[in-house]
Amino acid sequence: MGYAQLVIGPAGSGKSTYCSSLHQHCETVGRTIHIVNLDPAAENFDYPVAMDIRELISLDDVMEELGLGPNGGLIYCMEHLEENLDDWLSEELDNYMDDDYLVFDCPGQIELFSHVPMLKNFVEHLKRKNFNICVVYLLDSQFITDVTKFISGCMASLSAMVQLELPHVNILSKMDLVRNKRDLENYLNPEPKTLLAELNRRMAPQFEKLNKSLIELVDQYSMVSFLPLDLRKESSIQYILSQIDNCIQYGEDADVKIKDFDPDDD
Ligand SMILES: Nc1nc2c(ncn2[C@@H]2O[C@H](COP(=O)(O)OP(=O)(O)OP(=O)(O)O)[C@@H](O)[C@H]2O)c(=O)[nH]1
Ligand SMILES: [Mg+2]
Repeated sequence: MGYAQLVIGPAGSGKSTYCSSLHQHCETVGRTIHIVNLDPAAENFDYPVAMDIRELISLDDVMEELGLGPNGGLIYCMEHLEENLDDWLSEELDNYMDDDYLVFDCPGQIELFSHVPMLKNFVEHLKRKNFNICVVYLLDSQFITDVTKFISGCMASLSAMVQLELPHVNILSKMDLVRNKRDLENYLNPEPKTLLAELNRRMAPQFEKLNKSLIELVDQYSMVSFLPLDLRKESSIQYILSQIDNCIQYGEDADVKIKDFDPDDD
């Protein structure tokens, strides 16, 4: 059994920075995790790259040879990955053993989890390889300065949840940039009524019915709940990691193993 985090979220929401901070944190506490780069356009890394999609396909080559733009090129790369799940990915995964913990740093194009089936097939492959997977969805804290942005961020997260059908943790990243701490509580665990009132206040009256349906939808999936991530605080990273570990039952097997050796047994 392996463990995996699939780190997704809108462009620039802090996914790669989160991965590198997580790596640092784990090093500090003497725990091993492996970060995998799934972004064919990424160039600089603050973490040791354990596996790299760029070894399979290069975005530059795709754009040049197929005359695609950066986003079309990315979709092409991800489809190529999908076609190579059984060879390239399987071979790479063979380097890891039971109990290994992988963190997948994904590209920021939300198409990848909103309507392209690629990530879904990727996840199915990992499941067949016996991985327990948690989706970690990052939303930039700057989204809470504007309720319309916040709702659209929630909808993107919701669409990933519905598509991927995995344990799912929402994170509000870049907490160091939040000035108005008073607003914060309203967004980490918001009251649907408060969100709706805010949304109605921001938008023209003809949208009231739509706003109500949107908030009801988000509320029914109990989606709007975010964990704050403040990279300046070790305790913040530690807390988030413990929540994710919980979702994928990491560490629980270890407890069982210890119990197996209970001296009272014989
Ligand atoms: N202040 C602050 N800035 C951050 C934080 N995390 C990331 N950033 C900045 O936000 C920008 C984007 O960060 P990345 O980690 O590259 O974001 P990403 O989600 O990996 O971006 P893409 O892979 O391009 O979608 C960079 O300039 C980071 O330095 C944070 O916790 N606080
Ligand atoms: Mg990135």
